[in-house]
Amino acid sequence: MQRPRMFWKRQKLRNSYCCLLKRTATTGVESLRDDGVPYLITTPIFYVNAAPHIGHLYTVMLADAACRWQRLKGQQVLFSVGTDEHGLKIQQAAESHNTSPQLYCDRVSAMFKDLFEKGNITYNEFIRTTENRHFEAVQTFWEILQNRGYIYKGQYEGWYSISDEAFLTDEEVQDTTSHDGKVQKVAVSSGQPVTWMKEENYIFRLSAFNQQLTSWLDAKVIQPAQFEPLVRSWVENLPDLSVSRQRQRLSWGIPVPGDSSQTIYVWLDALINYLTVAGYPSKFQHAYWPPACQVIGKDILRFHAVYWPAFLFAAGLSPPSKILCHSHWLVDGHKMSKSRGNVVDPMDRLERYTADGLRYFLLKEGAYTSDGNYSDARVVERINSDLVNSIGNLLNRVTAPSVNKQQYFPALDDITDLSKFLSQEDVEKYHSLAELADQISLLYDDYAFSRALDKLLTHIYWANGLVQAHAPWVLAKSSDAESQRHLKTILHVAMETLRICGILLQPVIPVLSDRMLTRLGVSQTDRGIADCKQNSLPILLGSQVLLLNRISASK
Ligand SMILES: Nc1ncnc2c1ncn2[C@@H]1O[C@H](COP(=O)(O)OP(=O)(O)OP(=O)(O)O)[C@@H](O)[C@H]1O
Repeated sequence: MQRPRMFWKRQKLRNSYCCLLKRTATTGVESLRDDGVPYLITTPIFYVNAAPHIGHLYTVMLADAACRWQRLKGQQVLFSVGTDEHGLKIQQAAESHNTSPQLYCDRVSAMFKDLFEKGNITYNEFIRTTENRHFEAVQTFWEILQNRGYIYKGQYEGWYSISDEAFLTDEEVQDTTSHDGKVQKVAVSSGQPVTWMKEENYIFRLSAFNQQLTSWLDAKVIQPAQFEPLVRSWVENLPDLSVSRQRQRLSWGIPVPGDSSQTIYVWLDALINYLTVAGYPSKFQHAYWPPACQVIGKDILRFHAVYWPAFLFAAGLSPPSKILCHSHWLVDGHKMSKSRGNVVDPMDRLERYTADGLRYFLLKEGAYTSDGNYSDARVVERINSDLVNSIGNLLNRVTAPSVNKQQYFPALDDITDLSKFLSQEDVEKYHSLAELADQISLLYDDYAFSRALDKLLTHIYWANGLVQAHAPWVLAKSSDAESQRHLKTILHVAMETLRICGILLQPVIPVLSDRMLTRLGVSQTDRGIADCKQNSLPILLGSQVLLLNRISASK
């Protein structure tokens, strides 16, 4: 199989970073893994302060499509998801529900897990930060940071947003006036209230990592690149970071090893989940490190693109190869969020639209490079126009027993002369199918799912137009040899388009692609990227199938 060009580009990037690590090896950074070894792809672990919403499902579906794509290329992938369960917000949420934090976490974590099952997410690891294996990882990691001299005890003073679990500088807070005229300080980015915090706790020497973080950013690890300048602005001004709380204020968390009066900062605790899933520390599978891609929303960019790599540098571990940062789904102009409560229920939408239908919409119209408003009307429109009317309709037309009487997929060998029945333009379009896999590979490797889907749909529209123009249902009624050859030609060209697009659509609409390929008679073993070359053998069709019901807008 010819490897797509982007694959090589990626390896080049990893290699250049490898050299970079050797230069900074004074802190004992472990070397990067060899080429061709397994990938670790992660999503954030989600905070269990309330039930999941469409935003969470979007992150996970985006990462799932990336994992499915890598697996389709033959890459071994470890895909991790999970829930973040410590912190003051959880402590408070449990209190308000009159339950214990653990029972509260069990209940909400199960909601996320159910969602991922129903969403057909192919994760390998579902990590919970209340698990013993994670407790061990966090305590070991802390001890390493401390032994290497990156943690010291000191007086922390500054603004803190409990809702965001984040420390903020003076520039990152502002005054707002509430309805009753009270002036309150809030975080500029989230609008959440902040309080002035002053206490003795443990502090991480974040300021020591300016150089290493800058070099890491030079390797173009932040995608899309539009977010890189923001990260650089944070890196330019790096104060040390408080990484513990007094236990009397925050008891729901992992204690600092050797000091039971302090609890480890929830973000340090949470970020270490990515190591826990790779077996750290006792069963650490080094082959999976560093993560090939960490998918996040832009709200948590600072934690993943500044704190996280700095923690890893301090521990002598490699930082992630890529941070894939997407934008937000909005509702009436505001970020959909648990705290705000302006959420769209993903379970209900999976029920209405199916996992493939919803995933198709989210990746096609996705809030990837810019924020996007979620709209049910748009979901219905997209599914009906692209999946039902275009793909489903084309499949029905070329496999209908009244048109395709022998129920088979004619091969190119059966057809004497394409140009006898097709225009020059159509012949060229047909031959361009041979390059489609390479073109889609480049886009999928770059996580540009929306552009890839646009491209695939262009071929489907073209094939539908061809079928419409050549009316195979009329040709099927004639028994003369010329009409039959003409019919075969049209059926072959349309089915080839469906077959190749079906193979390439597997990462995005796995269930519908399977239905489509099965109906076309394509066996499970013939659905790899290498099979996107032209089909030269006739195939018997599978049994009849309805790809997807039309969705009613009134639902
Ligand atoms: N509106 C959104 N659009 C896209 N992704 C989102 C959205 N909201 C949350 N996410 C995903 O969830 C991650 C944040 O998880 P979190 O549990 O903090 O959700 P949240 O709804 O922002 O919660 P909270 O309101 O309590 O801060 C984001 O980084 C992103 O991956």
